[in-house]
Amino acid sequence: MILNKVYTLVFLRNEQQILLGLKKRGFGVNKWNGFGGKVEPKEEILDAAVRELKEECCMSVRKHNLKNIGNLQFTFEGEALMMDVRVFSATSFVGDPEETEEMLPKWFDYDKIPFEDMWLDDKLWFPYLLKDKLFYGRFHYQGYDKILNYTIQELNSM
Ligand SMILES: Cc1cc(-c2ccco2)c2oc(N)nc2c1
Repeated sequence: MILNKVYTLVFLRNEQQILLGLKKRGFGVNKWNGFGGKVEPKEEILDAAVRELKEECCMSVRKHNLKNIGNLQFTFEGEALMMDVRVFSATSFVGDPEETEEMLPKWFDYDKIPFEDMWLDDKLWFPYLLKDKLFYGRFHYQGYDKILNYTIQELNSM
């Protein structure tokens, strides 16, 4: 029995850089990632994406400026959980990123993305994000540091 749980992941971008956050506690601690988290019951996914971004780095984005660019589904050997991560990017946003209890935000040049301090799957699908291609990926982890198998494909529409 697979327990499907929906998460959001937001990447803010400009021509030169992408905003990542270093997770300071909890799931994925000490890894750089986009901003996001759980979608609350009865919460719309886009509203959750906007909320989590604000909570985690004090940046504001309007729902209609969030583009759903990908879907990543994570399963874990021996566990019933499936993390259904909806990936968004935005190039229009307001504010300056601020450190919170959850995240330390930092702008990275596209050729200096710290993959060695990110989830192992990121280097597999970031090329799609960086080329503005839509993607769907499934990754089966053993623990948090080993990918047993995966599939990834470019999509023509989400
Ligand atoms: C297993 C896993 C989970 C997440 C995640 C949790 C909440 C939002 O994303 C990831 O994010 C990335 N980039 N790789 C990830 C792997």
